Amino acid sequence: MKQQLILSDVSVAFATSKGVHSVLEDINLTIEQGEWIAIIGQNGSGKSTLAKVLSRLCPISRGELNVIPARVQMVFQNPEAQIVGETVYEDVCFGMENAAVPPAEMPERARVALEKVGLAHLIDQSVSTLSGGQKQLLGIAGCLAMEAEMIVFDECTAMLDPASREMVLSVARDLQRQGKTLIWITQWMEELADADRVLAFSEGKTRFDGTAQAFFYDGICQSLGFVPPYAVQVAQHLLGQGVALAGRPLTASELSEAVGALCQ
Ligand SMILES: Nc1ncnc2c1ncn2[C@@H]1O[C@H](COP(=O)(O)OP(=O)(O)OP(=O)(O)O)[C@@H](O)[C@H]1O
Repeated sequence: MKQQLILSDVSVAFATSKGVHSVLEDINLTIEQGEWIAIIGQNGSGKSTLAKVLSRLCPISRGELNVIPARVQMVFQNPEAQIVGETVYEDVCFGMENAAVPPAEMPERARVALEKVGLAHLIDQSVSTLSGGQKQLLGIAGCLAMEAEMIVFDECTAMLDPASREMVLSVARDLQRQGKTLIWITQWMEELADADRVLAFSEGKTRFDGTAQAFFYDGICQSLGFVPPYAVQVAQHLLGQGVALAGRPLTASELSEAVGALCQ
């Protein structure tokens, strides 16, 4: 069956000492199987709350959330915060143990999940020996062992160096090729290039829902206070100078192709 996640007029509010604090307001969103959706917003705009709503870790105050069927898992920002096992194997089995997966199934599910993220060779290693990027991959393996169809990544590259970020992104690209649905919350504008669709939030409301190209080249990015990636800035500068660049490049390699095409 095709997976789908539908939010209809979803609002989330928290009771605080100063009264009711509205965090998400009337969010309408349909996510189809296999989509890679990037979610961006300034600090406090409600991204993590939305991530938790999608993963059903946060109750909604109003509206409706339908997940058909319902295998959503989440990877968090801080690699340390989601590691619970002492060894890679123990950690990848943690979710399965909580979900009462038959013990006989666990070794194979753990092995396959670790293989998909490139950590199978470290299966018996202590988690304390893993890098931050490897810990995030282990978090992803835990989601795969739970047979997640949809994975919500809540700024999972925020604490990683560029090489580790690329390692995690590359695994995410593989997962999308295998049909997984990815919800990718990020503050890194460069990471929007991988997404099929960008959702921008501010003050708990959806301000934009469309392609990364439209986000960067139709003036949305700057109007919401974000700075486009360097490749987009250069392309915009060239377009402003009247250079007839083909397409709307998002990455350095797309920009170099577009410039190369001018010289042919
Ligand atoms: N349990 C809660 N009780 C009260 N207020 C909350 C609760 N959880 C979140 N908030 C508030 O909701 C707002 C949005 O928080 P959220 O963590 O979703 O934002 P965010 O966009 O993910 O921010 P950041 O980028 O800093 O992680 C913030 O003002 C936060 O203080």
